[in-house]
Amino acid sequence: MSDEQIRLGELRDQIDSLDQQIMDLVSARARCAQEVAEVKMAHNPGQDVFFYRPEREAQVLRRIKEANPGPLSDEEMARLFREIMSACLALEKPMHIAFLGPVGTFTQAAALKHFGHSVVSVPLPAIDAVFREVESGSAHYGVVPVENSTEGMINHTLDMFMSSPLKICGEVQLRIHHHLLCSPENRDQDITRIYSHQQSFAQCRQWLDAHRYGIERVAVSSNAEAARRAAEEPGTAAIAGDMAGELYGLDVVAAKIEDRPDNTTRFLIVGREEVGPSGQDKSSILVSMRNKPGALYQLLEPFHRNGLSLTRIETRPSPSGTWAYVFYIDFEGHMDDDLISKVLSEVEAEAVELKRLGSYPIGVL
Ligand SMILES: O=C(O)C(=O)C[C@]1(C(=O)O)C=C[C@@H](O)C=C1
Repeated sequence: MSDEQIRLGELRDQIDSLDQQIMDLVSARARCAQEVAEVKMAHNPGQDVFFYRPEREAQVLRRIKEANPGPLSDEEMARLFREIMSACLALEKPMHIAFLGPVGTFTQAAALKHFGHSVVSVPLPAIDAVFREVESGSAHYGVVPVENSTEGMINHTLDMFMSSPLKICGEVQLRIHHHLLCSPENRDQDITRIYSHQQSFAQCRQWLDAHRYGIERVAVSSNAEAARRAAEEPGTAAIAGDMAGELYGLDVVAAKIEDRPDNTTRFLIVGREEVGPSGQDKSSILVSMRNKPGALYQLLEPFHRNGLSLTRIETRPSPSGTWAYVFYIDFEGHMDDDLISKVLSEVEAEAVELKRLGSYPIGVL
């Protein structure tokens, strides 16, 4: 045996023994999670038991990132524990997660990033269908896109909160990489048409103008649908992400063609219950003010006076009348906090309506 073979043999024995220890520990953890489920059921007889605890998951993942000794990166270590927790939760209760489909969209990638791969992910054709599925109890949670760093807010999602009773239970951000993809059979052909979602065309506009100027761009309902068409139609290509490309067996002609390297989409997790404080939280509200001078100042002043940090404010037309507006506001902190509750009461006193959409952990992954 060569020196290399001897040394590799020793190291692989070590790895085998460590794998056994990891497996024993993961199994012990899974048994703990099973007991947690029994406690939750015993203390909530005859009620809807909420097995998924977003605030606890955020605390676990944050602690893992802080305690990580390396050499794996904090993100990599958190991803591994994300999957362990996902498997533990599935033992407690298999979670059904509705997402804006079809299969292969970035929203599915976001759902799996947030919940791990042990959930059942259910594709739905539209944002309102995702809300309905969760409202009716057919899915435990839903995942919908809410904003993109290049293209701005996804208004349809914001508007859903005006009428839906659902709460925001979490957020997850996903770096969006778009590729120009085509089927292996199409590779040597002239491409005369490119399919994509209109948002993705917008995120790759400069690249397309510089590299594929004059080629017909056809907007379809999703990137996954674009990939499906490119797989079937000769002479076509798609702009889509890795998941859709892999699903339809497409080759990458040009990778990462988004105009901004930090192109990121933020997604919301919606559910039927409120989430407790995790220690690093965000809250969202919808407010409509009377249409009078100084209304916006009156709305924002209590936040400023009490040192609360707003992370987003968006204006949407109100469904209740022409030229009336609703403000969608995100701020740091949890609504259970006394100071936040005082600020919201002050705003509420001046508002036509204030709707609390929920407090939830700031995205960890
Ligand atoms: O702590 C709990 O409530 C658990 O159910 C355990 C656990 C975990 O595996 O750590 C699993 C699922 C929950 O979403 C949060 C955490």
